[in-house]
Formats: sequence, C-alpha cells, structure tokens
Amino acid sequence: MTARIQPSILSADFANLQSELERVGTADGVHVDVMDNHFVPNLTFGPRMVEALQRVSALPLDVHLMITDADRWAPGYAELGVFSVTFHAEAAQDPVALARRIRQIGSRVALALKPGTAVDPYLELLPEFDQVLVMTVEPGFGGQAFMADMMPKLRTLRAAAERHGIELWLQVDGGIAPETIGIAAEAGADTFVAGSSVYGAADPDAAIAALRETAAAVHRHG
Ligand SMILES: O=C(CO)[C@H](O)[C@H](O)COP(=O)(O)O
Ligand SMILES: [Fe+2]
Repeated sequence: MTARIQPSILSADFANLQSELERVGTADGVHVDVMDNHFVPNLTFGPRMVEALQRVSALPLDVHLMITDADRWAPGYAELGVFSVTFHAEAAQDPVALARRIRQIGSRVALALKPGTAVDPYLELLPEFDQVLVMTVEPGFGGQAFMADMMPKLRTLRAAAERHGIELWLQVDGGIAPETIGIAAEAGADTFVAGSSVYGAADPDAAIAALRETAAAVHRHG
C-alpha cells in the first residue's frame, strides 16, 4: 500500500501561496480546502483561486469542497483540470450523478464524511468513487485534535472496497501529525492530509518524509 502525503494549504501563508506550494515540493499532492461560510463556519476561496493554484502548481491538486449545494458547484472545479474533487455526502442531493459527472469531466472523485456521518449508507456506492475522505476533525478549521474514534469507519471502508474489488484511496483529514498518522495507517488509510504539522514545521519537506515513512512502516509491518 502506498502512503501519500498531501499538505493542506489551509495552514500556509495565503499572501505567498505560490512559494508555499514550492516549500512542499516532495509531497504527493496539495490539499486545497474550499469553504463557503455556510457548510462550515469559515471562508477561504473559490474557483478563481483554485484556477490560479492549478496554473502554478507542479503537484496534483486535491480539492476538498466544504460547500453547500455541491451538485451545482463541484463540476466547475473539475472543469479547471484539477487532479481530484471531493464533495461532502451531507451537501449533495444525488452523490452518484455528481460523481459520474466529475469523472466524466476528467477528475478523480471523492466522497467526504463528517465525523457524525455514518459510512453504511454509502458502502454500495463505493465503485462510483476513487477515494473516500474520512474527516478526523469537524470540518472548518486547521489545528484541531485528531479523532481516533473515526478509525472503525476506515476499517469498514477498507473491507468494503476489498469486497467490491476496487482500488479505493482512503484519505484522512484533520489532526494528522507524527503521533497520529500511524493510527490512521493501521486502520487502512493510505492518503493523509496534513496542514499544521507540515506547514508549522521548520522544514516542511522533512516533515513530509517523516510522515510518509511512519505510515509506510505501519503498512509494511501491520
Ligand atoms: O479540511 C480541513 C479542515 O476542515 C483541513 O484540510 C484540515 O483541518 C487540515 O488541517 P490540520 O492538519 O491542521 O488538522
Ligand atoms: Fe480538508
């Protein structure tokens, strides 16, 4: 199992985003948190900023939409040519139709689940998705504590993906740091968003390497 590390630019310096992307050049992708002050009580940026990031980023963009009315707005992000578009299950009327549309446009598609959202209703829909994002904090802010009680969701999703015979990336977002990444890796996560623990480090690339090695070691040894 590959361990992918995706720094979240939520914790980067918004006045210098191009150079902040370059500070994490060894990452597997960059996680871009779009917040609308409605789905979550915080506001970041919208499609014009994502388009600008896409233009200058050497790394694939993993766009995490924390917005209401995903059915209406998510396809526009795929049309920017980003690597992956994640919408929240709680914000979509028709997750399957939306997932198909995003794939058809050409981006990978992911389903995100807030901590209070159960996985069971979505297990039969997994073949429609390339990735599931299990939130390990309440969405809205960086720097919150990792919720280890979300780990059963990862185990359920990993078992369901195996049953379906699909290659589903399992992503965790919130509180991922050297002390927590092993817990998520052990539960089946392979794709790790890390905001404050990467951008708060003196050497972000060293922090990425350490996180990746910790997760990979857990994947190797169980
Ligand atoms: O989606 C998010 C918050 O809603 C962020 O991606 C996440 O919180 C990253 O920050 P940190 O690693 O500091 O927890
Ligand atoms: Fe996120």
